[in-house]
Amino acid sequence: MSNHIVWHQTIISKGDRQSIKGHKSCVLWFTGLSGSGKSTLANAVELKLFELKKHSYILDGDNIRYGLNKGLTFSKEDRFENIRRIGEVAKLFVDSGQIVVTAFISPFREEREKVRNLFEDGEFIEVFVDCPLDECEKRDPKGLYQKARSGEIREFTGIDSPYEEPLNPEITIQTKDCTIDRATEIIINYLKEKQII
Ligand SMILES: Nc1ncnc2c1ncn2[C@@H]1O[C@H](COP(=O)(O)OS(=O)(=O)O)[C@@H](OP(=O)(O)O)[C@H]1O
Ligand SMILES: Nc1ncnc2c1ncn2[C@@H]1O[C@H](COP(=O)(O)OP(=O)(O)O)[C@@H](O)[C@H]1O
Repeated sequence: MSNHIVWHQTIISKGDRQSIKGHKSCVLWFTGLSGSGKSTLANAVELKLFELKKHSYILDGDNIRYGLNKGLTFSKEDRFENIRRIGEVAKLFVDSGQIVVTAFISPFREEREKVRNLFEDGEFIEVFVDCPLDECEKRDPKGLYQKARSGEIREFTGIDSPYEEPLNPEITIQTKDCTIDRATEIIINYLKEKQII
């Protein structure tokens, strides 16, 4: 790390940016197994926020790995780096005054905590998309579990790579029992209760 880098304070602050948008900014950090419903719920929540005229943006695992994080594998080290970069990007979005919705497996507790620590109190909202492995495997929306079971994909989360459940998430949604509409309502209500929107 160079010693010759000095943080430049911008004239316009996060609070200024939030005030012209008419709401606060935060990150809704969805975490859960592949197929648990992260992308589905992230999109449903963003659609609702859009209808309410709130400024939001989705960062989704598959999409980010096409560009910014192209080349990162699913080894533990690369997953750490993946989440570290996303955390920094999410922080920029929050600084820009937006509600950022992220959909990454983010399987390691410690890495999620490091991301949480980048934010001010209340800005990082961990949403545990809780779904039993057998149900995710039954859904298998991309056919990846089948490939993992046959050995075509290695280090697949839940099969031969760990998933550490959140211990104290702000919100838990059990997608085996909770409809997409109800889950969206729970998350939007949380943002209202916390006076973010
Ligand atoms: N080995 C392995 N393990 C888990 N997932 C895999 C793997 N290989 C490819 N995929 C696809 O990549 C998506 C997960 O990427 P993430 O960036 O969210 O993963 S992580 O947070 O770095 O663990 C994940 O997307 P979701 O199904 O939306 O979770 C998969 O489509
Ligand atoms: N209550 C629910 N919430 C979210 N997804 C659900 C629910 N019930 C069934 N599903 C289905 O489960 C699958 C979840 O896939 P996806 O959203 O891509 O998960 P992830 O992003 O976690 O991999 C989708 O096909 C979705 O329609």
